[in-house]
Amino acid sequence: MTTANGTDSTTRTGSGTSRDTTAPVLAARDLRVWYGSERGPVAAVDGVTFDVRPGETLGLVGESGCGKSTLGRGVLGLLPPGAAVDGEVRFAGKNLVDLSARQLQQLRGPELGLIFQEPMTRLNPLMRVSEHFEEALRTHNGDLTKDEIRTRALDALRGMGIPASRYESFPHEFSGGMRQRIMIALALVLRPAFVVADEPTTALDVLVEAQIIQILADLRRNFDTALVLITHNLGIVAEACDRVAVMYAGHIVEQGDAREVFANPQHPYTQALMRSTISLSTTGLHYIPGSPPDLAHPPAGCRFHPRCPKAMKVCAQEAPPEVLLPNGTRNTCWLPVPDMTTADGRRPLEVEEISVADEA
Ligand SMILES: Nc1ncnc2c1ncn2[C@@H]1O[C@H](COP(=O)(O)OP(=O)(O)OP(=O)(O)O)[C@@H](O)[C@H]1O
Repeated sequence: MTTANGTDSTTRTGSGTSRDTTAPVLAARDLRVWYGSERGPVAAVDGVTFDVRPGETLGLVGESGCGKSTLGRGVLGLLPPGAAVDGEVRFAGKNLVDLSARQLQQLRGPELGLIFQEPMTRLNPLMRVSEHFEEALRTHNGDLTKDEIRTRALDALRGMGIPASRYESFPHEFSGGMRQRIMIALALVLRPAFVVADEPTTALDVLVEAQIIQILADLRRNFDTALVLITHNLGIVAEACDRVAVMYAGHIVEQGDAREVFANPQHPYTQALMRSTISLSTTGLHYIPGSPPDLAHPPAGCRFHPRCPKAMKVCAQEAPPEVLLPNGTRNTCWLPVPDMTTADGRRPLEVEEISVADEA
């Protein structure tokens, strides 16, 4: 029997090398995040479990509102006031969920990084690029001289293709793509072991997007940085991620090796998401009928069942088990697939015999 708590070591990476024996940099277990609202608590992340290993990029995908940003911010302890968090986020021997705001602040920068979508809202328009780096480096390395700061900052900027001659410029003097690269350099100058990049290329044109994706790939090659890449763009995941986690309504419904999941998506939601992506071979536009549920009042059973073309009675009644495939993909679905075993040792076909009825 295989456990479903993410502790198995069968993950194969996109680079073709096995990182099975490498301990995760960050391990989330049953992570939950709620927001208070007039309609009641909104369970934006509702019991999520995943690992990220050194040098690994995990793509986090799903429709708008399914909880991707909340998950990214939740693991870094960067949630807005009024949000509540529960579960475990293991990093460097600590559970980040238990740390105080001050302890988390000390880890952010040198250990944990965040790359935002909108660089202009994060860069201070009144501060030169040099001042941004001085502030970032001084906060965590108080004893660095101005020359040392300059050397490290210019190294980081050079890595992002920003020439040293622009070190004293102000943010508005750069293009959007350059600003985003400055943001990335700022997030990475302290060489954090784990970074969340939340839609880092959404506001950029495709050429700049390709550049940023290349930079992120270099990053993991050169520094073994572990990255969670949040994106709407499945093409980016296919190109840049080792593993992928598909979120729906606060749950991860499928996760596994990116190439395996793309080649053979298991969960009906993953299948629908992939069909709705436009590619050169697209012959017709597909969309997923209906819309994601209100997370203050999610449906019983599988949250995708009201939109699922393959829904069975059991799907509306009971939350599905997580099933582990031989290739390491984890699929949280009642659909029977040969050779799979549920987390509690049942075979889905047995489950079907006792509880599956006609199509809902
Ligand atoms: N500050 C907040 N207060 C209350 N509810 C919130 C807050 N932020 C997000 N939510 C709700 O939490 C759910 C998840 O939102 P989140 O932004 O994490 O999703 P997402 O998948 O990142 O969406 P997008 O791709 O549009 O950014 C949504 O229902 C959203 O309305």
